[in-house]
Amino acid sequence: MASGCKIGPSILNSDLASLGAECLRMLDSGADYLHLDVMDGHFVPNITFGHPVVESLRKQLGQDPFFDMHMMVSRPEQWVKPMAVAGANQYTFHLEATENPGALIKDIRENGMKVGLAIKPGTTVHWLRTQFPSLDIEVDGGVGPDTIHKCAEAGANMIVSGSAIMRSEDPRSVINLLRNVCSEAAQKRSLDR
Ligand SMILES: O=C(CO)[C@H](O)[C@H](O)COP(=O)(O)O
Repeated sequence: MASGCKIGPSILNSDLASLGAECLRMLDSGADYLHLDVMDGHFVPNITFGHPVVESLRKQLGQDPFFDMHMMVSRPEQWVKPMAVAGANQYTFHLEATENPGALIKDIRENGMKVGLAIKPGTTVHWLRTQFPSLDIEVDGGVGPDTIHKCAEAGANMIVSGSAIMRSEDPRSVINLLRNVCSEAAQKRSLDR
């Protein structure tokens, strides 16, 4: 994903009976990418969709939309190939879920996807930020007009937002607001440097 501030609606918060239409509604409202939460009932106590759903969405939406797969699963290694074949663009796995992140990163790249590293709130972010200052930083969970300033000021440039966008009567204006707050904070940081 190119640099800049990007907004990715979390489609788990959509009307799941109309998933394709909901994705189109988000893309038409200006979403930069789509965030898909994959849960296997082990890493987190919930089950959502897997690679067959991704494959169907890819067929319906075409090649353009960027799918960020948030893999909240206990053995992320096993879904790399199926997700790549299904049309995922980014494979975001949890550091807490693997013993060998290096091998997993290599595998994701070899399967043609971008790598995303996710951490739970209790895991320190310090090491990641100091080692890789140029990486995209994505925040997910509870982000909306009331909380975006904190995320933007902390340096996030990829914003996942579920209910705040999906449940709004005007998703386009929420997406624009989130993006503008992030862009302004990024601009301020670069001027302060
Ligand atoms: O990580 C998630 C669920 O575990 C989601 O991306 C979440 O659905 C985001 O929704 P909201 O913005 O309403 O918190």
